[in-house]
Amino acid sequence: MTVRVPAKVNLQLGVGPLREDGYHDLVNVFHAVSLFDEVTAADAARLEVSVQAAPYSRVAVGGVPADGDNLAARAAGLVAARLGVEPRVSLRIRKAIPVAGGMAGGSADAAAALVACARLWDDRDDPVLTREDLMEMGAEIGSDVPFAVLGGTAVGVGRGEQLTSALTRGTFHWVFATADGGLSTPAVYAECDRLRETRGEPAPRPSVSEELMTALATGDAKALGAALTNDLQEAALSLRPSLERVLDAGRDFGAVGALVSGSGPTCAFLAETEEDAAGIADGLDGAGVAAQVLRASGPVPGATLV
Ligand SMILES: C[C@@](CO)(OP(=O)(O)O)[C@H](O)COP(=O)(O)OP(=O)(O)OC[C@H]1O[C@@H](n2ccc(N)nc2=O)[C@H](O)[C@@H]1O
Ligand SMILES: Nc1ncnc2c1ncn2[C@@H]1O[C@H](COP(=O)(O)OP(=O)(O)O)[C@@H](O)[C@H]1O
Repeated sequence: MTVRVPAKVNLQLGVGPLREDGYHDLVNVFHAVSLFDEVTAADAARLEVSVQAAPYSRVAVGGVPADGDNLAARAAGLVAARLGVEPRVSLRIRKAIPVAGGMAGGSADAAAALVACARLWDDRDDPVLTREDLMEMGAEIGSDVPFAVLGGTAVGVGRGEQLTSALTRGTFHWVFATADGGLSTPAVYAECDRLRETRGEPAPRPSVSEELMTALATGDAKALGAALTNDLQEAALSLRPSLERVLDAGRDFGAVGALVSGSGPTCAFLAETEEDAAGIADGLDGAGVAAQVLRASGPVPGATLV
């Protein structure tokens, strides 16, 4: 069973107060883009995990665990436990999504493993597990996993796991600038809290941006670019000041929107047209400000059997 699963960019990441459980209340508008990992699940004597870069991709997979700590392995364990079978499966992961880049690659692999293992072990004619069940199980693995199952564009509240699909029109064209070395998600949230505390600023109660929702529904790239926001951006820039130059370069090359993707360090640029995206990608490549420059479009579906 091979499942293809997309990366995400956050169109709005509104970070509210720190909760008692260590998570922040969010308004998290997720958007799935056409940069895909693939996970193949096959029967095996025991749980085995292998991780490699996808063909033609230059993702550095060095930091990704190839054992039970891999989020895909945890997903397989959850599905097995729910169906009352042993997790005897080999999981072959081919990555094109930057690692620790703020594009939810690990969550994507977990989502793919949920879908692949359910297909491997669940009754074909009378399945026990629905897609909703898989999304609920995904939330046990990480806040971003349910969205990687769902795909498209969706508003996430709570810690980002309670999802409602959003209405969109047409296709948006993106350019991503990756960085050498990732940023740790908990470290970026902690820096966001620290910066707010230093300023004596109470955490806001974020709400969904109306401008953003209208731009999505009308397919207006320029309006969408102007409405992009990320409350973690200041924290990511504080931990990695060099990202400011990357964002400036993308704007100079004509991006209608530029922001850090989630907790970073990948920077995301929205182009008005596909041709503009090509120009921004060439410009960023030439400027030498990114480890890698990738192009993608969105929205695309969530974890899908191929
Ligand atoms: C920031 C976001 C934006 O979509 O993703 P990335 O950009 O890292 O991919 C997410 O909120 C990351 O989600 P995910 O990577 O699934 O995080 P989890 O495993 O659930 O949590 C890891 C840690 O991030 C922090 N965390 C996560 C979600 C949340 N609503 N509040 C938090 O404070 C907590 O410190 C938590 O222990
Ligand atoms: N299948 C996986 N792919 C990538 N990272 C994984 C995976 N499983 C576990 N991890 C761990 O999760 C960390 C964060 O990875 P990732 O999801 O790529 O980043 P982000 O949370 O910034 O989107 C990695 O540094 C790695 O240690």
